[in-house]
Amino acid sequence: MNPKTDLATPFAARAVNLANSGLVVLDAAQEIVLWNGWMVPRSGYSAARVRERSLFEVFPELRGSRVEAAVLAALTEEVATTVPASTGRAPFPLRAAGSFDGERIDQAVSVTPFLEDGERYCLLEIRDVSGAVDRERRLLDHAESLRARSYVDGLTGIANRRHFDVALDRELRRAQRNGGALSLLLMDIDSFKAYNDHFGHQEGDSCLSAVAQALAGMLKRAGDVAARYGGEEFAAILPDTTLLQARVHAEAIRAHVAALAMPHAPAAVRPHVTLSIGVATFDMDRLNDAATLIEAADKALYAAKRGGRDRVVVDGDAM
Ligand SMILES: Nc1nc2c(ncn2[C@@H]2O[C@H](COP(=O)(O)OP(=O)(O)OP(=O)(O)O)[C@@H](O)[C@H]2O)c(=O)[nH]1
Repeated sequence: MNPKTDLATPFAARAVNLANSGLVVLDAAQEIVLWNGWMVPRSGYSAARVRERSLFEVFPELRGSRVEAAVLAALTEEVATTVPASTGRAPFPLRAAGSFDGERIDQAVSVTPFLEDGERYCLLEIRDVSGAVDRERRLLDHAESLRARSYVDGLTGIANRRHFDVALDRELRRAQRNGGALSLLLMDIDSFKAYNDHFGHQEGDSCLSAVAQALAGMLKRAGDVAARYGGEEFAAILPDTTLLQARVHAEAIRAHVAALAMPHAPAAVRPHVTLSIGVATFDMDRLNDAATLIEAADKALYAAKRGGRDRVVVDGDAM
């Protein structure tokens, strides 16, 4: 048998041409001695057109690629290699059968050396893995969107409690490292039970969204985080903000929400929707972890409620 001219039998040739993957055999000079039927409609080259031409002359773009490295390893050192489908460009310019301007199909390429009559050859098998790569991309996209959604509050669209916990932990560690100022605001809509009772739960939800948007709009620095902390309770993490600055900012947020003049229930302290706000600041000796910082802000918030609502109380004032 002369492998450079034909397959041993028409039966074997038929099977090779029916294979559902690309089969290409190169001789020691990297010339194509076999090019099966699968390759023809996907490359646009018939077997006659490529036979006895160098693979790298037919596809110059393979020069310097992982496929070229695999072919050299096979023909010089008899090393077999599989080049998996990577996220980069597919190595061979192959497209779905019959479409010459469509997208390249994703490919996994195996290169296997073998000896025949004392001469070296290598077999390239090219599999279309577009389906698997597509599925993997879709799964990754889906996982990414789930991950993003799991940090967002479904009702208001701002950060949720989980996001808050992660962000506070990160900022606390940063403040501990740099000795930086870090302030925490806990905010609660006043008499919100009365709001729900008067306007209904759905209007209550709209009110929560409006307050969340107003709060988010007041936090302009890149590191600031506005979060929905609980039912009608919100939190703001303000890195690099001293207690004094945080008090000023909390007062601005309180005034901004009051100025929205959203009508409140008759039973509320004001005719419009208001916030009570508690403020605490990281302190290396006393408020140096999440639990104690939150507790201090919560105590200040409680003092704001007791003091008549629609006000800001700062940790320390509350003592
Ligand atoms: N519409 C709506 N209401 C909620 C949600 N989460 C919590 N609430 C309501 O918020 C109200 C909170 O009421 P309370 O904790 O008694 O406090 P309050 O009426 O706001 O009074 P103060 O906080 O003391 O000013 C409850 O009636 C909850 O049902 C929500 O997601 N949507």
